[in-house]
Amino acid sequence: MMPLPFPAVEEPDDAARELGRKLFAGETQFVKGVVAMDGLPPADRMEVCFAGRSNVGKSSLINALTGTKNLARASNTPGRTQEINYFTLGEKGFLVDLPGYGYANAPLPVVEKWQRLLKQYLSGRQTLRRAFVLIDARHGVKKVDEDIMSLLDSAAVTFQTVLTKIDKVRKSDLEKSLRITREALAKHPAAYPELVLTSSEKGDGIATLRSIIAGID
Ligand SMILES: Nc1nc2c(ncn2[C@@H]2O[C@H](COP(=O)(O)OP(=O)(O)OP(=O)(O)O)[C@@H](O)[C@H]2O)c(=O)[nH]1
Ligand SMILES: [Mg+2]
Repeated sequence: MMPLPFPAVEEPDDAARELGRKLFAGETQFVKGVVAMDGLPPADRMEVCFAGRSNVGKSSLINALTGTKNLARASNTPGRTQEINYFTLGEKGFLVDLPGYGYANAPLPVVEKWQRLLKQYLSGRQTLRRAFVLIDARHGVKKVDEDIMSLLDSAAVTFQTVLTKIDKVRKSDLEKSLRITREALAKHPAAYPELVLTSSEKGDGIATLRSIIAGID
């Protein structure tokens, strides 16, 4: 049989897990909220970012990774994060929480402004080593996700897909989302060939994601 395209990433071995644990055990601090490209912090270290539709769980994932409750502000209202929020990742780099795309509960001109910034950031940040594109495990990849993926293809930014909220999905629905997602990813050359399945609520996939980030130079 052909190997499954875009399999779920394997569990890290003990050494890789320990590297991830150590990296995220260091203090993480909020650096700044950025509203325009000229406000980005100096590009003097690597960074990874978290992109995805509004409400998919970007900010919650950053909190789960860093073992904090409110470092990144999460909420049930789509459009909660409206700036590009920078957090330190120990001495290594930055974690970047992005505003969502798609529907947002905010005035249209405001949404358009932050969407422009989001696109400029994703295609123009020299030190961005990997974009994690978050996909709700209940739905799989949608058209707006594909648009962002195409932008990342054009910018040659490697992106890795992270399914979120797996605690909320039935097994049959998860299978369906995975199928939709894998079919979509096959069209995108910048897609990293492994997926990560997560629940910020229950902790699934969090140690794995930490070790993945620790392994990015
Ligand atoms: N059950 C469950 N709920 C989650 C999970 N991750 C996030 N949520 C919930 O989903 C909602 C949105 O989470 P956020 O982290 O604010 O989402 P976001 O992608 O940052 O949203 P925006 O900033 O608006 O783009 C919140 O009510 C979270 O509690 C998860 O793994 N499981
Ligand atoms: Mg957010």
